Amino acid sequence: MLSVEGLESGYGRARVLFGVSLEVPAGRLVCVMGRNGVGKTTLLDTVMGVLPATGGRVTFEGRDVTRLRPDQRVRLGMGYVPQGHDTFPQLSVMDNLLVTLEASAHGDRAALEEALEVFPRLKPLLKRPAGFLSGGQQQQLAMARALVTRPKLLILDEPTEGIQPSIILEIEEAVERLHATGLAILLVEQYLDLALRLADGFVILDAGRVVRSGPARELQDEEVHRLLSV
Ligand SMILES: Nc1ncnc2c1ncn2[C@@H]1O[C@H](COP(=O)(O)OP(=O)(O)OP(=O)(O)O)[C@@H](O)[C@H]1O
Repeated sequence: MLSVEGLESGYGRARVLFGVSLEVPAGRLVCVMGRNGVGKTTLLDTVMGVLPATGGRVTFEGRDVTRLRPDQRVRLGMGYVPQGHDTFPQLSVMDNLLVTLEASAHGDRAALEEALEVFPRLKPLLKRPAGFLSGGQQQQLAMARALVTRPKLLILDEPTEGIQPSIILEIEEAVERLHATGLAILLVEQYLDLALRLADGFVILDAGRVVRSGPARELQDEEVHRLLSV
């Protein structure tokens, strides 16, 4: 479904990604792991076109999307939830969802209800400005916004980072349920135990390169622990 080949990008003259390749097959959850600063967020931003690729290719459902804008990729079915809960703080929860619906390719209001079914905790909060939500609720809203576009692939950057434990579990369960419905997911996750519970496959980055990839069961290997330990 998503194919990344030899991807290169960075910030100005600073190169961060050096030829990253990975595949997310339809319906699979692939976890991108690696220590702080190895390029995980840069990879997701480049896959979505938030950052331009300076080399390599991103293919989604057989179509080369490397030069498309992020909104064009969203319309093709790539949903992105960047790090740090991307919401409009002054807008109500409902308006946050409506803005996304208006920008979506389908415009079907039923998608709002579907997204709220995944995150029922948001239902009593629809009138509240997003800026007044807790970190965990904002993360749920950010994910609900991505779901409103009815993505075929969901790209999540550390959805549990800095979030209180009770909500981490809800977010984990939501990811699990979405995966069970057949949604393909590309997930950046620091915690090995969470990756072990959720992933079908994994990719480990180090200094902007893929240093190991494989099926989730190999996450138990000693080498994987070594690559992830600080
Ligand atoms: N906006 C930016 N301008 C310049 N350099 C940046 C920018 N964002 C990130 N970098 C640098 O790019 C490298 C990769 O950062 P990136 O955020 O992709 O790593 P990461 O693996 O996602 O780390 P973390 O887990 O800490 O989020 C780091 O050296 C970082 O300092």
